[in-house]
Parts: sequence; structure tokens; C-alpha cells
Amino acid sequence: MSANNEFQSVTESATAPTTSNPYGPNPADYLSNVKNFQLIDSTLREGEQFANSFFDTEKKIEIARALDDFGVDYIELTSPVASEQSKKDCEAICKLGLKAKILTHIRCHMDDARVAVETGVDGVDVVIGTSKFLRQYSHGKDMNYIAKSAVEVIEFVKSKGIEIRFSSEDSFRSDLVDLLNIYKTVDKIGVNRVGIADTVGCANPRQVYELVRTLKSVVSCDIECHFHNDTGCAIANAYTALEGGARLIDVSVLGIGERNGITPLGGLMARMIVAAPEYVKSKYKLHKIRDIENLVADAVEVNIPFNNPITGFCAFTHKAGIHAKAILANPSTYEILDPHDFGMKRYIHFANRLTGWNAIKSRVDQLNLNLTDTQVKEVTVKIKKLGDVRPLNIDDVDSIIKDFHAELGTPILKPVNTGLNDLENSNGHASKKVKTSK
Ligand SMILES: CC(=O)SCCNC(=O)CCNC(=O)[C@H](O)C(C)(C)COP(=O)(O)OP(=O)(O)OC[C@H]1O[C@@H](n2cnc3c(N)ncnc32)[C@H](O)[C@@H]1OP(=O)(O)O
Ligand SMILES: O=C(O)CCC(=O)C(=O)O
Ligand SMILES: [Mg+2]
Repeated sequence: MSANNEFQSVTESATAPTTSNPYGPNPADYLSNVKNFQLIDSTLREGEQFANSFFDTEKKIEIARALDDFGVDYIELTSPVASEQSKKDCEAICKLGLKAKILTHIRCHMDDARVAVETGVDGVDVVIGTSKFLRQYSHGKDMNYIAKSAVEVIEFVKSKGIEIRFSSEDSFRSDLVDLLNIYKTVDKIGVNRVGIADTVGCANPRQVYELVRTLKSVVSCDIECHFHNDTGCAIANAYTALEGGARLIDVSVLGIGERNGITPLGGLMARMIVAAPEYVKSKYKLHKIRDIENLVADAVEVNIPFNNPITGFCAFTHKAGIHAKAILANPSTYEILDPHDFGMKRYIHFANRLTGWNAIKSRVDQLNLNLTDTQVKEVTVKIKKLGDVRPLNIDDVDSIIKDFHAELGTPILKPVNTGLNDLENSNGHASKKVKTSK
């Protein structure tokens, strides 16, 4: 068996969930939930609550169009009672005729509901805090009052013929009996969705799975989930919620939102393409993620983080010699995501002291030079030696290779081609300055 075939067979068995069954006793059940999810993008609601955000009407429209083109199912907008302009922007976005359904997000109060239903939205997301913190320090209402006002608001919105979702804020610090009672009440009068919100980012995936499973056993409507990222669990929690039977996940571009934000759109796509590749690739224009992230990053004046899934400048850059060799043989050896699915490229960063002769041989081949394996190993030693002294760039490596080749006096058989391709790291050592992965 060739090296390539060996890699192939390892990769295939590692990515075959139905045979290796990493999902426990009912893989079909978990997977069917995961393969049918929907996205509610809240960049223009939760994202407006991000510290740096200010979107004028034109920018909101540009972002809404980009999200629609990407394929999100819903776009959630700031409450129309937040300000006069928020209301006008909501009305303007409703008139765009987008494929995505437009939602606005309001408090559980008739004053808000009356304004929301007049904006032209396809649905209203209603929220009210149910934890003791929110009941004491935010709105100050008890569970009876919450249930009464929820019923009133829901019936009113339903009477307008648009979608209605009821969500408890701070669900994971709320009393479970209180929660299930209020969800049962609103499910009975017929909401489109109920929402679970990890408002403070305290939940872990096991807690999420348990709550979603429990809720699923008492309501018949769809379940939506909203996860903050304070403890770094927002993507994992979203995924686990889907495994548990939730249908919809709230996301925002780059995860922008209150504090350090919520489940990021791009990061969730990275997670979901592994679980449901056909569904994700057919439903969402994944190659648009980079442009959407750049659009929002520019608007809120932040850089794309270096370690961002998919679009971080080094998300598909392989450096150590051991990795480079295997990547050259079969990219799946060290990649769970294929960069080409997202319109991205893979790079092998060979200009450093951790490189190996296999990576340097690839560079020699790219330069169309004619060296034996023994000669490539010799020139690799020279490259690593300089790499011990200072950071290297591609030109350093090329010069060492070309000088070595010239000293041998071997003719160059073909014209030299130094154009960039997948084996060159065009981002080089500029990580501190690189704003995006372009
Ligand atoms: C977890 C979340 O992200 S929830 C969504 C957060 N989004 C927003 O806050 C939208 C932007 N907000 C705003 O523009 C303003 O806060 C407004 C217009 C909503 C309210 O402004 P104000 O009336 O000046 O009140 P303020 O913001 O100081 O306090 C919040 C008020 O809402 C009430 N409230 C808070 N949550 C809820 C709720 N879910 N349902 C009903 N009332 C609520 C509070 O009791 C308080 O009213 P009070 O001052 O009469 O006690
Ligand atoms: O409406 C919701 O479900 C979520 C509201 C929110 O932003 C939160 O609780 O963090
Ligand atoms: Mg939130």
C-alpha cells in the first residue's frame, strides 16, 4: 500500500461517524437534529449591542443584504422602541424584499408589541428574564406577572398573522419548574418557537443538552437557542443544543454582541460543515463568509482574530515539518476543514527552522530546480541554520536554495516560476499587521 493510500484509509475511518459511532446509542436521532438546523442572524440586534457598534441605515442594509445572500433563515433587528431611527431602519429593511424572514426583538410588554407589529416584520421575538437576578434587578416582576403578560403579548402578535417567539432570558440560572411552566403555557397558546438564552454565558454543553432535551419533552414547537461566549462555550453549546433537538441557533457575524458576544456565524459554520456537510454546503454560500466578516469588522473597527475559525490569517497554514510532509501527502491528515469549501487556500509555511526536507523539496519543485533528495536534505540544513539566527521569509529560503543550486552547476531544466500558489504562505510573517485573511 502506498503512503497515500495509507493516509486515505486512516482519514476515511476517522470521518465516518456511522461506523465509529461517536454520537452514542442513537446516532441517527442526534444527526437528524443536527442536519436540519436554521440560523437566526442577530448581527443587527445582538451585534448592535457590541461595544464598538454603530450601524447607520446604509450599513444595516448592506449587512442585511449580505446575510440574505449568504442564506441565513432569519435576520433579527433591534427593537423599534430603542430609538426613532431604529424603528425607521427596521421598516426600511422590511421593505427590501429579502428571502430571509425579518424579526424584531422586544420586551414582553404591550407597549413594545404594538410598535413592533406596525414595522412590517415577519415575526417578533419576545424576551423576558426569568432568573432571580433579572426578576429582582431588571424588571422586578414575578412568574405570575410574566405568564400573564406573555399570554397577552403573544395573543396580540398572533392576531396580526406574524410569527411569534417567546424566550426566557438567563434561562440557565432560572428555576427549572418555573421555566417549564412558562414554556408549556406559551406553547399551548401556539408560539412558533420558544427560546433558551444563556444570557451570561454560564452554561456548559452537558447542561445545554439536558435542558434542551427536557424542554423538548414538554413543548411541541421549535426550540431556538442563544449562547453568550463569556466562558468560551458558545459554539460548543450551539452544537450540543442541536444534538439535543433544538432547531434554530442565534448567531452574529464574528460573534459580536454584549460583552464578548455570542456564537459566531463563521465559527458555527466550521462546526456544522463537519457534522452535516451536504446540508451546510447546499444551503449556505460558505465562500461569502470572509467578505461578510470583513464588512462587519470594518464597520465596527476590529480586526479578524488570528485564530478565527476559517478566516483567521493562519487558519489553513501548516508549519512544522512533520505536518507539512503529511499535508503534502494528504491534506486530511491535519485538516478537518477543506479551505476550498470556504473559498480559502491552504499554505505551507516552510520559511522557518521547524521546516523539513519534504516541505523544502516542494519549494524546490515550485522553483523548477533539479535537486536530488540528498541535495534537498543538505539545503534544508542550511535553511534551518539561518532559521536559528533570525525569522526567515520566503525570499531568504529561495535565495539559499538558488545559491545552493548555482554552486552545484546543475542546469535549470524548465523556466523558473515563482508565482504564488498553495504552498506559499502569502501572509508570511505579517501576522501582526494583517487585518484580514485576504
Ligand atoms: C439580554 C438582552 O440582550 S435583552 C435585549 C436588550 N436590548 C435592548 O435593551 C434594546 C435597547 N434598549 C433601549 O433602547 C432601552 O433600554 C429601552 C427603550 C428598551 C427602554 O428604555 P427605558 O424605558 O429608558 O428603560 P431602561 O433601559 O433604563 O430600563 C429597562 C426597562 O425595561 C424593563 N424591562 C427590562 N426587561 C424587560 C422585559 N424583558 N420585559 C418587560 N420589561 C422589561 C425594566 O423594568 C425597565 O423598566 P423601568 O425602568 O420602568 O423599571
Ligand atoms: O431573546 C433571546 O432569546 C435572547 C436575548 C439575549 O440577547 C440574551 O438573553 O442574551
Ligand atoms: Mg444576548
